[in-house]
Amino acid sequence: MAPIIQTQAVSKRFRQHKRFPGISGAIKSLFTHDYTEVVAVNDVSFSIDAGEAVGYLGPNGAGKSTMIKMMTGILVPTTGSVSVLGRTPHEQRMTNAWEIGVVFGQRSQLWWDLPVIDSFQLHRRIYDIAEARFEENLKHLSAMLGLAPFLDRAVRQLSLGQRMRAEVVMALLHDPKVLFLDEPTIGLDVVAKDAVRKFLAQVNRERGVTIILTTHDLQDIEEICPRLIMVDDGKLLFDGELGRLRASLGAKRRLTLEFGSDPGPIALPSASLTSDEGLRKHFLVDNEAASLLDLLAELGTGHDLRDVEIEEPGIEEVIRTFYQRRPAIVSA
Ligand SMILES: Nc1ncnc2c1ncn2[C@@H]1O[C@H](COP(=O)(O)OP(=O)(O)OP(=O)(O)O)[C@@H](O)[C@H]1O
Repeated sequence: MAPIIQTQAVSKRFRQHKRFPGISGAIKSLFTHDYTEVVAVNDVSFSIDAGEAVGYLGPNGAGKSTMIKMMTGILVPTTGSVSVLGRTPHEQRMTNAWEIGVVFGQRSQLWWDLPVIDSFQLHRRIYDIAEARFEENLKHLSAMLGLAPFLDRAVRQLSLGQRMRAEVVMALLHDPKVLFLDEPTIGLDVVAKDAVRKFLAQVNRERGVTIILTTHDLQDIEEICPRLIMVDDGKLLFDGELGRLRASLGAKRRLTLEFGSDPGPIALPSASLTSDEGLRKHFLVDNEAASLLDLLAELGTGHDLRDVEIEEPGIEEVIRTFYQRRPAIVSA
């Protein structure tokens, strides 16, 4: 299968006008033409197949939005090439727009003073969506995200959570093959985040829409995107599944054993004790391959074991460890 999105050795450099501090500096800035160069994206290559859901992760200023803007045709790469659905996005921006959907968490695409439904109708005309298709999509997508109570309200009167739900629905009304989302859950409360995440995962699964999203909320990734692309300083540092990242970092699982009566000190050859609360003992499992059954076999019989819990390291911990170890990983 040919990839639906391909970037090859893409770099984007911005020239920033040099500013000098203070009032005299502000005046000086007006008359000087000194520039500094920022490398926002640095030699990034990846490809994405139809139907994938990919999380594009990185700290502030890592170059995530710049890459999304190049894939949607808003920005032109300085060097390298971007291909989306077989086209160069910035050269065929209009044609590209027919087949992609875009949601920017920080910028609304809805008409501020109009009722939500009027923005949707305008979208229908701009994208020339057949009436029956539009009605079907509107009914189905609105029901999935519970838009009915505020479809007739002006966008400026909506809460952030309601507006974001409307933004996401609008981006899908023309049946795009690819949906780009730049921080779609930013500022939302837990209930709204949950609704948007479930919706995106369902749209990816049931409609086969390819999803590329940037976020700082790692739960978005956990619930929507099996694949991660991680960047920093514009460079690609990791591309693969969370499980692979977890394994490559040697991230350990946590094992908790709960006893009916204190068994005294316990040693498990493939796990190290991290805390002993008498009835509850916590271990870190050293061996990635050790199964729960192996661990319990090591424990042996004769203990009043009541409960066993084994926990994979959370995504927050995995990503934090990755960035903390970043110099070692990059030079490896
Ligand atoms: N239009 C622009 N002109 C000059 N510099 C820019 C421009 N857009 C982005 N940059 C710079 O490029 C770098 C990458 O910015 P970008 O917005 O892509 O980062 P990001 O990973 O999306 O960050 P955040 O998580 O904070 O949104 C930053 O140093 C930023 O200051």
